[in-house]
Amino acid sequence: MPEKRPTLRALGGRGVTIAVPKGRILKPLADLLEKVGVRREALLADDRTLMREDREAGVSFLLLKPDDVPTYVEYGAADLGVVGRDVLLEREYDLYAPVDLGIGRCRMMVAGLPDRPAPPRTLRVATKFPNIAAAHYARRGIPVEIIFVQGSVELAPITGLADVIVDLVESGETLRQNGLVTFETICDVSSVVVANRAALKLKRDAIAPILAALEPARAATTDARTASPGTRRASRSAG
Ligand SMILES: Nc1ncnc2c1ncn2[C@@H]1O[C@H](COP(=O)(O)OP(=O)(O)OP(=O)(O)O)[C@@H](O)[C@H]1O
Ligand SMILES: O=P(O)(O)OC[C@H]1O[C@H](OP(=O)(O)OP(=O)(O)O)[C@H](O)[C@@H]1O
Repeated sequence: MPEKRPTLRALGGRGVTIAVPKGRILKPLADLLEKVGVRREALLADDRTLMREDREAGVSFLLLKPDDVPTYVEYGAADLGVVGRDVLLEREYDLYAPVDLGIGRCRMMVAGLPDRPAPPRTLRVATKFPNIAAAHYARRGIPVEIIFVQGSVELAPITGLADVIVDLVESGETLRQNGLVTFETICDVSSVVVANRAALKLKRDAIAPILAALEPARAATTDARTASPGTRRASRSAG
């Protein structure tokens, strides 16, 4: 007999707007939300609509650039959001972050060319995360020049733009294929649910059951990952 899962509507999740990132997190998020009764197609529709909904579940989704998710939630344009910890660490937001979803797992790391001697000047660090990188080197008491880049960060040490990079590493494959190695881990990253503080109070009856439903779904996802040999291999090669 097929497993019967409670829908968010049955749990009380009505009229809740959730800001979600439209990149690599969307599919794992759809897998996770399916466990709490949200139709996958509601999130993964093959079209260019940016606002989608699952009427039965009583939730609508705003598809956003990852960096914009906390902004929509902080200002109340969305009640909840899903965002990587990297985004929350890079800028300050007034948000409540009650649930770690355990998806989008990767690490913020320092990487560069192997066996490169220390430069005879201030260390240059290229990154999409200038605040995280600056805070890391400030904690270590190392003066650095931060060079902001938007992507393809791995090119910076190869071309001489910078000595090292601070970037996200998941499998380590991008580093490996570009001849770079990791030097240190700054922090672990995963995607969390963030909530608008006012909505949490005013829409408590609708939001609390969603957060409660996501907790066990998250735990199931984490267990599945732990059981996967592929996942273990991937994380070892990142070091
Ligand atoms: N290689 C990765 N493996 C796992 N998670 C990652 C990886 N890179 C990024 N993430 C996580 O996924 C989130 C979204 O990343 P994604 O690559 O979809 O967007 P982006 O490249 O940051 O933004 P943009 O849409 O502007 O390209 C990041 O904020 C981070 O938490
Ligand atoms: O360890 P891996 O599994 O190889 O993943 C790491 C890569 O993923 C991210 O880049 P993304 O794919 O988002 O491209 P970007 O250069 O546009 O940021 C990150 O910036 C690394 O380049």
